[in-house]
Amino acid sequence: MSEPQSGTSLKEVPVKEAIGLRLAHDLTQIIPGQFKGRLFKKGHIVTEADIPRLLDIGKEHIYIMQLGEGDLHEDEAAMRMAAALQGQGTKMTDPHEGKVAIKSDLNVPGLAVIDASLVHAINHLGEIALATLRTHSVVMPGGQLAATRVVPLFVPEEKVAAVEELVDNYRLLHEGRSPVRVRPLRSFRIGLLTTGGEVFSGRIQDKFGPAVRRIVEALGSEIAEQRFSPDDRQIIVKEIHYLLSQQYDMIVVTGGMSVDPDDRTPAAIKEAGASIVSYGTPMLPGSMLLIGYLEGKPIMGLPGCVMHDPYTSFDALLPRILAGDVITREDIVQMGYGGLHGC
Ligand SMILES: Nc1nc2c(c(=O)[nH]1)N[C@H]1C(S)=C(S)[C@@H](COP(=O)(O)OP(=O)(O)OC[C@H]3O[C@@H](n4cnc5c(N)ncnc54)[C@H](O)[C@@H]3O)O[C@H]1N2
Ligand code: MOO
Repeated sequence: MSEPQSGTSLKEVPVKEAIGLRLAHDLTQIIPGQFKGRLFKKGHIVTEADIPRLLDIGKEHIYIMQLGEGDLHEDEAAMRMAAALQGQGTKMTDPHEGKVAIKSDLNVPGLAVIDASLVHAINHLGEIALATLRTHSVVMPGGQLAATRVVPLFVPEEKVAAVEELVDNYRLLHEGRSPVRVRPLRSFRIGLLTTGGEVFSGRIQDKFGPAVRRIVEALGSEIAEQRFSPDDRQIIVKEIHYLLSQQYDMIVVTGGMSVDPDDRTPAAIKEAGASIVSYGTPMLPGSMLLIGYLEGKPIMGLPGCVMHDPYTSFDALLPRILAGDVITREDIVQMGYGGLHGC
């Protein structure tokens, strides 16, 4: 069988007659719950012992491929696309089953910054799979943020050239930056103020401090100091000013963020002098979160759900702040769409 336009020829050979022949691509085995991966590598020379294993994975024939001029093998196409997309903080892997991964090259956690419209434009070309994380996802060191693959076993070289052109044009308009990159998270020393009369008096044990510490430390930052206050606006203001005087990179206040008369935190943050970007975030859980800036430092009011739920508006915003973004009202507005995570 051959492909007349491209000049690439693919010959099907029954596996039983394939001893001594070279495999044209990686071959995959999947055993649900146990294994998924490459059983044979591209270029492997088939031996007699391989025959039952090939039959076990449903291969009664293999391809012998003669690549025509102007065509690219799936591995080479995936590599060229990944190479074109290399950007700040990324590295690429070798091809595996026709796929090349783009991973974080940083030794600290990072923020994935991915241009959705360019990803859509590339996937519009057809026969191409560029899969990425959502922009602003956290990527741990060595973690994957994108992967490239073409769908057929070989594609015309122009297909990959079209991807390269889209990326080149993007770079021209964006100071050379790739549409797929990772920005490092800085390590912040954070001042934490826990409000709540029931905690201050010792009536119940603080559960907020450990929860915030876990989230912050997972991103490579630390709680430098934790203070406690009753539900008293003046005391909360005083404590915020104390934390500000300690030159911490950010201030976080917990509790007292909702609608009860004892919920003093939003008013106290305002009275402390912060300019409020938003009190309220259209995301659930975390709708009562406040974000503002006090003398240029981010200050956040965290509602009770941060202590309880696995993913809240705090988890969504903190990585951006650590990456150096200044959060705007527009950023907050955009959190509502896709922002329902339970509650
Ligand atoms: N009628 C309404 N009810 C609620 C609303 C609302 O808009 N209308 N908002 C809900 C949302 S969203 C959240 S989140 C919660 C909690 O909001 P707060 O941040 O005001 O939380 P508190 O009232 O201070 O406390 C709630 C709960 O959590 C316990 N807590 C608080 N801090 C600590 C701590 N450091 N350690 C351990 N436990 C703590 C506190 O004792 C209460 O049990 O409100 C919803 N309801
Ligand atoms: O702030 Mo609550 O913050 O949505 O459960």
